[in-house]
Amino acid sequence: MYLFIINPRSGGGTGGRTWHAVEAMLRSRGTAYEALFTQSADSAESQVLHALGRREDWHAAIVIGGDGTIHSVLGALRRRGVPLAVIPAGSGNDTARGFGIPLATEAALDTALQDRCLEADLLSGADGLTLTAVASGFDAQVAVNVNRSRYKRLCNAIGAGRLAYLIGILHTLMTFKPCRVSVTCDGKEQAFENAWLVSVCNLPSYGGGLLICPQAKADDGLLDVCVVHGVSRGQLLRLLPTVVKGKHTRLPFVTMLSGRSAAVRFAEPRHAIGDGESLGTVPQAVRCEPGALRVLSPLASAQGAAGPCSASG
Ligand SMILES: Nc1ncnc2c1ncn2[C@@H]1O[C@H](COP(=O)(O)OP(=O)(O)OP(=O)(O)O)[C@@H](O)[C@H]1O
Repeated sequence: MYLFIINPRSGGGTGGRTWHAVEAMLRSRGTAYEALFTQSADSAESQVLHALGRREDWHAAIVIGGDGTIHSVLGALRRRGVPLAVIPAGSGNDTARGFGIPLATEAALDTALQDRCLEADLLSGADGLTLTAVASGFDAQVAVNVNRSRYKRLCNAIGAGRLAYLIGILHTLMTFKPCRVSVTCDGKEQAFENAWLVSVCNLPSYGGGLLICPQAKADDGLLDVCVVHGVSRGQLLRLLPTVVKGKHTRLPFVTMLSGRSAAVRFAEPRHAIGDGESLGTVPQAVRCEPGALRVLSPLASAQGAAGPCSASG
């Protein structure tokens, strides 16, 4: 049995449209499923726990939504030990990218219904679990600005979700002020002046495919940290195109770290986000929890890194 978790509002209404298409495919394939429409990020966990508690024979919970919707159900899936599958229907869809899940609906459904799981790490902090990245500073402010914006709705309406993030970057570049930050990775503290952002990553990208930690691997038991510091607005603007291909990591004002835990403390209040959802302005301390969530992913069969979901859980 499959549980579909649907956020109809994700991707500016893409979630609802995607579900209609998926429902027709499930009927024609004769697949057994239940559908759960979640109302909000706050109520999703209890809705999903309740739905999963009603039976034992779940193959997977298949989220139709974006990274924020996935974020809202991580705790419930982990608690019940049910694998996550994703049919991308958000603006950024960086979870799907990170697991090699196709963005096309039918191909993503094929992946969801195959029995190949990757044992993925999760980032765990005081605010709960995160799958893609906990980002503090400039890029969190970009996400906060984009989520509050009218241009996100407009871009989603014309099927150009990534464009919203590019507009948000330019908008935030005008107003954001860098400051000192202390980053403690595996107990070793380093301070950076004029820091713009610190991203603690489990997957390589966020913001709709920006490869902020290109070397991050979901199943390596490690988190990757990217610190951008001591750079002017103009230099930062020139850095941005390099992030699309993950080439920024060699620049002198970019420091990359890797370890099992990271604590980030800015000298002034700075926004943080986990999977694109606001975590407020408090300092972030996260640790990597190796293999905490099984994810249905084409990477599992490609790399031979994991086995059937049913055998590993
Ligand atoms: N489980 C949920 N059910 C309903 N609404 C949710 C849920 N989780 C989060 N939300 C709200 O819906 C918004 C949109 O969802 P989501 O983040 O999945 O899509 P998106 O922002 O379009 O895409 P992405 O996060 O991939 O850029 C979230 O920002 C949040 O406010």
